[in-house]
Parts: sequence; structure tokens; C-alpha cells
Amino acid sequence: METTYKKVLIITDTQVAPLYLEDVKQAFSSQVTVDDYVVPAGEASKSMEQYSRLLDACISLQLDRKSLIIGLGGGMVGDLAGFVASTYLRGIDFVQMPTTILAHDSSVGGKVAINHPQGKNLIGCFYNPVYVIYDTDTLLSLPLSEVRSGFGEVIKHALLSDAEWCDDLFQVNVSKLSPEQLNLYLSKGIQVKADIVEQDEKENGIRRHLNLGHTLAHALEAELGYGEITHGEAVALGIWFSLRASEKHLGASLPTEKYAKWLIQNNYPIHLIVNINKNRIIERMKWDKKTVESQIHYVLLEAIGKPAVITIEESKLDELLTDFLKEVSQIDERN
Ligand SMILES: NC(=O)c1ccc[n+]([C@@H]2O[C@H](COP(=O)([O-])OP(=O)(O)OC[C@H]3O[C@@H](n4cnc5c(N)ncnc54)[C@H](O)[C@@H]3O)[C@@H](O)[C@H]2O)c1
Ligand SMILES: O=C(O)C(=O)C[C@@H](O)[C@H](O)[C@H](O)COP(=O)(O)O
Ligand SMILES: [Zn+2]
Repeated sequence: METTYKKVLIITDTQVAPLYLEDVKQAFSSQVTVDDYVVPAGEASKSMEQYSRLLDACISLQLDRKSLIIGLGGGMVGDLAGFVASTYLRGIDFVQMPTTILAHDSSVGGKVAINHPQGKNLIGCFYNPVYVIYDTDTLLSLPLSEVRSGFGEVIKHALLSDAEWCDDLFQVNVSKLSPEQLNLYLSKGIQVKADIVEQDEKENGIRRHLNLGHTLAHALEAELGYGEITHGEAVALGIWFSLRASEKHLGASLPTEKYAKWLIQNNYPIHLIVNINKNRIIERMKWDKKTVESQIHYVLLEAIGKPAVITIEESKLDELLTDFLKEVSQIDERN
């Protein structure tokens, strides 16, 4: 990493700024000019409008190729700041300072992007930070809803890798975790992700497994309106569908009941999808980046730790989704 940055721009959001921005600024010597740009907290800021304003800020601050951009915050800030850094002057150095549980996933692997009303992360690229600085003490200020959201990606990493870890997680109440337990899960998750990304950085093959649950999750986020459901909660619900679809489509034997019980005990917002418009969701699923020649490719599990990318015909997907939404609505009525 360049160690003589003269200008630094810290990009953060309105919820993180009052908590951590001054601390980070104070860490620089007086030789460095440190500016900040604070976007509204929430997924809606991962937009073309904020991206454009941030580029205007880079230009008015006259950042050059020896300047540094820091993304201080959760995955929203990381993806947005990283995309600005990747395109400004064809790319300047970028540091990720993740502050959410979910960002154990988003700060690794170099995917940076903004959303389009049609779909999630439709505009982006692969651009790695020069450093990731993850101070897990920052996680102590997270609201419970964001802890829950972060566990959508933690449980994904467990299902992709390790049945014993899954059993352990099914016992977990996300509101009652010790910092030691959380740190253990985060390092396990980072390892699972890093191992996959090292083998397939640009997602031509096995990196697609990291999209478990995301074909439905991204469709839900766009359909409900960005920020109406968190990314991690949408992923957790998307994984539920993937587990059921794996049982029905592949005949896999999976702990789907235990998984659903865990979701309910931890108050994942299943009510948000009860009245979802199934046909519009299927149309949105076609915008998934794994889609090739209009064929939806789905990440299913043959077993825990054994993901596979499977083409599902639209009529079959319709049937699977109809059954799933019926099941969700019956469970929602009972709870
Ligand atoms: N690039 C990738 O590989 C990747 C992977 C997973 C998710 N993502 C993206 O990440 C985004 C979701 O990330 P997220 O869940 O971190 O969302 P987020 O960045 O919107 O953060 C969630 C909320 O928590 C607040 N917050 C952040 N840190 C806090 C702290 N320490 N204390 C108190 N409040 C805090 C934020 O202000 C925000 O309101 C989505 O846009 C998703 O698409 C990207
Ligand atoms: O890193 C990856 O690869 C992932 O799929 C991780 C996902 O958790 C993440 O949400 C990612 O941004 C999804 O990527 P996309 O290419 O489907 O937009
Ligand atoms: Zn994700």
C-alpha cells in the first residue's frame, strides 16, 4: 500500500459518522488532508445519484492517483465507496473499514457496485481494496436488526461448508451472542469466502456458490424497494427457498425444518413475503447475474457443504415458488 497519501476521502453514512468518523480522522497525521462525505444511511444510497455526487466531490477535492478513498461502514458504504474508487481516474487506492457483521462478507472478494431500480448491483466491477481494517469492537453498537441481517450471510457460509457448524448455529439466538462466539463465526465465514474467491476471483465457476439464496433475495429487495428488507434478511429467506427447492428438485436431504425454526425464533421478517407478487418476482429473478440466455441458474445444495449451480425451467420455478409461498404464509399465520 502507498504510505504517503496526501489526500484521503472517507466515505461513510449518517448512522456511522457520529459513532466512528472522528476516531478515524484523528488517526491521521497533520501532514494528510482528510475530508469526508456522509451519505444517508440505508440501501437507497447505493444509487446512481449518490455515485454521481461522490464523483463530483472527488473532483472538487482534486483527488489524484496518489489519493486514498476509505469506505467506513457496512456493505452499502463499502460497495458504493469501492465503486467510486474503482472508476475515479480509472481507479485509485481504496481501503475498506467494515463496521457490520454482514460486512465480514462484503469487504472480502472485491465485488463493488451500485443498484439499479431493475435489480441489485447491476452496475459494478471487481476491485479489491488495498487493505481491510475490521475492528470488531464497532459491532457492539449495531442494532439487533442488523445483527440478524449479518447472520443471513454467516449461516450461508456455514451451509456452504460445514454441517457441524450449521448445527451449532441452529442453537444460536442472535441477540445473545458473546463477542468470542461472534468473532469465531466471523473468522470462519471470512475463511470460507476467501477460500472460494482465491480459486475463482471473477466468478466463472465456484464463486457462484456464494450466491446461495441471492437469486430470490435480490428480487425481493428490488421488488419491496431498496431498504424495505435488509440484504441479510432477504438472503436468509432466499436460503430457505433454496433448501426447499433442493429437497424437491434434487431430492436432497437437508435440515430445512430446523432452518425455518431458527428463522422464526430469531424473528426474521417472513411476513414481508407473504403477499409478494410471484410473477413479478420471477421476472426480477431473470436479472440475476448468473442468468445466461434467459435461463435462470440457481444455487442449490446436494448436501450441506455440497452446493451446485442448476438450471431451473420457469414452469418448475413457478411451481416451487408457489409451494414455498404457501408454506411461508401458513407458518406466518401460526406465529
Ligand atoms: N460486495 C459484496 O461481496 C457484498 C456481499 C454482501 C453484501 N453486499 C452488500 O452489502 C449491503 C448490505 O450491507 P450491510 O448489511 O452492512 O448494510 P448497511 O451498510 O446499510 O448497514 C446497515 C445499517 O447499519 C448501520 N451501521 C453500520 N455500522 C454500524 C455500527 N457499527 N453501529 C451502528 N450502526 C451501524 C448503517 O448505518 C445502516 O443503517 C448490500 O448493499 C449488499 O448488496 C455486498
Ligand atoms: O462475493 C460474492 O460473490 C457473493 O455472491 C457474495 C454475496 O453475499 C453478495 O451479496 C454479492 O454482492 C452478490 O453479488 P451479485 O454478483 O449477485 O450482485
Ligand atoms: Zn449477499
